[in-house]
Amino acid sequence: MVYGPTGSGKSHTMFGCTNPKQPGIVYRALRDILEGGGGGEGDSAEDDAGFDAGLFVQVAVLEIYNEEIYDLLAGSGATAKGNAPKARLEVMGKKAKNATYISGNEAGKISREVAKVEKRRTVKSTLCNERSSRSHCMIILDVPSVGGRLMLVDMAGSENIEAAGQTGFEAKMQTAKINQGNTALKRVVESIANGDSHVPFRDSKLTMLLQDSFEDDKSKILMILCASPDPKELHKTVSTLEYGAKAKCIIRAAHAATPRDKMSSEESSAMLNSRIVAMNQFIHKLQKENKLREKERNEAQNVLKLKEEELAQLRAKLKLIEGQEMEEIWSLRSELAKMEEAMRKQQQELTALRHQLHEVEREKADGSQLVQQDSFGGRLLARLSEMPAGLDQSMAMSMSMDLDTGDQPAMQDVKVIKEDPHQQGHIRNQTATAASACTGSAVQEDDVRLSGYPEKTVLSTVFEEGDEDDAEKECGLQEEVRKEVVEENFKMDTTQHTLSEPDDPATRKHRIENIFRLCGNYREIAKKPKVQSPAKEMFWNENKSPAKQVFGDQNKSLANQTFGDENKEPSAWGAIENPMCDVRVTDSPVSSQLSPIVCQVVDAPLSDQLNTCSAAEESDPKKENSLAGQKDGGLLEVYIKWESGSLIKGLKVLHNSCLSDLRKLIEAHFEEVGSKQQQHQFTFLLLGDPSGAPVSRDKEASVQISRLPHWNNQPDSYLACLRAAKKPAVDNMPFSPLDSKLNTVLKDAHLAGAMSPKVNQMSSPKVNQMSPNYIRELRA
Ligand SMILES: Nc1ncnc2c1ncn2[C@@H]1O[C@H](COP(=O)(O)OP(=O)(O)OP(=O)(O)O)[C@@H](O)[C@H]1O
Repeated sequence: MVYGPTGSGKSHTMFGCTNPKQPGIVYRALRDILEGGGGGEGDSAEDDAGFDAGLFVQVAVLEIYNEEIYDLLAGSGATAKGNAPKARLEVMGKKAKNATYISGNEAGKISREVAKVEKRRTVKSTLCNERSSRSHCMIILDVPSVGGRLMLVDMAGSENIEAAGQTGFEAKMQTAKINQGNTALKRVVESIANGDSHVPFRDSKLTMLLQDSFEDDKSKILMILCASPDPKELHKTVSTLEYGAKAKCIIRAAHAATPRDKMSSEESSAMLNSRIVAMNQFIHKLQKENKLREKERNEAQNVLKLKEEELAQLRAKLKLIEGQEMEEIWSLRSELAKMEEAMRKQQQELTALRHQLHEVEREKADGSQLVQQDSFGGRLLARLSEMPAGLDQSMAMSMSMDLDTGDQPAMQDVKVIKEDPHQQGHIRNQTATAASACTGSAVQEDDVRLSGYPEKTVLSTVFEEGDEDDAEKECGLQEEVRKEVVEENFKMDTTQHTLSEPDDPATRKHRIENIFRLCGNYREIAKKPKVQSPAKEMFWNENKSPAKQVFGDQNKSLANQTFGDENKEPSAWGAIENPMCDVRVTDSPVSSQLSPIVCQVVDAPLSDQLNTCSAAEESDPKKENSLAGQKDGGLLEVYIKWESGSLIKGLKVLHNSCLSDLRKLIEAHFEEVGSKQQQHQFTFLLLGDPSGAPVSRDKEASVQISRLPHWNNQPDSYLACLRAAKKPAVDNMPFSPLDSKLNTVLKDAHLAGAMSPKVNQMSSPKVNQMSPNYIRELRA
């Protein structure tokens, strides 16, 4: 407590001046308590050191004015009005009842609040002091955490009423009350110092509130005496020092009861209440912090929620992408399954094609075997007899002749057709066109003529194999053909006696035309009177007549020509045009699919031989006679033919003749024939067929005629086969390589048919497969 006369600087010492660098004892005490000392100037230190140390203070500001206690904090809040009345408090025991506290651990904040309420003290300008305090001010600082209390008291200055210039009842009463408090404090001090039994604490409100401080031996009382330096105030200074000296004489009891021991239940309750308030404020602070953290948590939750939504969107996108990928995968799988299905079908088709190819190869192999068995050619010929009917029904006779009659009578397969000039002309045109398309030759229709009717007519037929599906139909056709042949046999038998006799040219021509119609080919017979032998005798007895041998080779070579074989010879058709060939068979209407049928009539000596052979076949005694008649004074008969099968001429040479001699005769023959054959340069084949080795020109003189193969196993008859030296360009190949292969089969078949007497064995069902449809499939 600060004691002194008025204007001596008590308030200045307690609260300082307006300069923040000179704080009073109150603010310094707050800072020292809450900030741990330091004692620095100013109140700028607002750190939380006190709070961190767990200290906080509760501050109450009371004013004792006119012996009344007023609460300066009451009504001083933010909501309080500026001129709110001060709350007057009652004294209960040694404490002001229901005093307001401000608590906190921030010294600056509390100091500002205290400074604000300090302005609410009642002051008055006096003559001694411009701002003279008219009340006592008590600042109570409670520190609950340590159970300590600091009471700072700024006492109003005792003053002389006259010196202070106080006038009026109220002023005099204020001065009286101030002096009463000071006097009561002075008496309490003197009483305590004197050791009086009675201390007049209750003489004033100030001593009532300071009773604990005087009575508690653990408490300390510090009295600050303020004096004015003015010499005029010396007596006041002396009086103040005397008062201080009196107070200094106060001696406390050795073991006075401690304030805590003497604390009544009321005081304990007040202490606890203050602590509860402090704890509540602390809890409030924590709640605020919790709210702040809860707010931060809510914000974090909102952010988390946004993140979760983004995550959900990303997952949805991921699912969508996965779904699209699955759809794409399924689509790809579906396409893959389709492709596999297509591949499987293609493999099946490939397997079927391979099977068909295998069948074709197997049939080809079978055909080769049949050829080896000398039966395939016969079946091919039988098939040939059926093909034209299925290909061109407009023809009056749509069948070809079966050359493989074997042991059947010669006239059995010949069908005579009634003359139909119109139809014949039609056939002629068709066959001429077909022949031109097939062979590509420039043979004119006028060239197809019968230059002379030979004694033997050679007919060769080539056909292709057909489908098995047409077997029944073709069998039916065979039945029909066979029936027609029987009818024809009957007709021919009725006139057979005339065949043995020379017929007139018209009759021979008529018969030959019938034969050619049977072959399903167009044949135009030149109007030559030399028709000496019936067609029947020319075409049948293949096994025994030389014409059959000629046909065998001829068919082979013609097949080569027709199907574009490289070995075909330019002279094949040229030989037909040879004047010595009596009959020229251009082609069949189905020549585009079948090999042409060539009938060639050799000149007289050969025809005679053929006739003789045919007759000998029918009767062995006749054969012997005819063979005997063939021999002419040691001469050898040499039959000249092209490698292609075209028979050229039959010649007679000496026994010791060689091939060079024969060449001269042949060349002479060519010269005789005309300019067209001048170009024929040839080479002898030693074996008489294409398989034979060619004989070089310089060795022809050393090769005897006798080294040539026999003609039809007759001792004095030989066969000279010629190979053309010059070959034309292959520009008329009508078919594909497959057809060429087929052609090879057919060629082999004809070879077999020509070289074996068993060629007329036509019983094999394979022959019926050579239908046009089967040929088209092979082409495809
Ligand atoms: N130490 C000091 N330094 C500077 N000025 C001072 C000092 N002490 C007092 N004063 C000045 O003196 C005048 C009176 O001081 P103060 O009000 O503190 O006196 P007081 O003792 O409180 O008076 P009263 O009892 O009438 O209230 C003030 O204007 C104050 O600024």
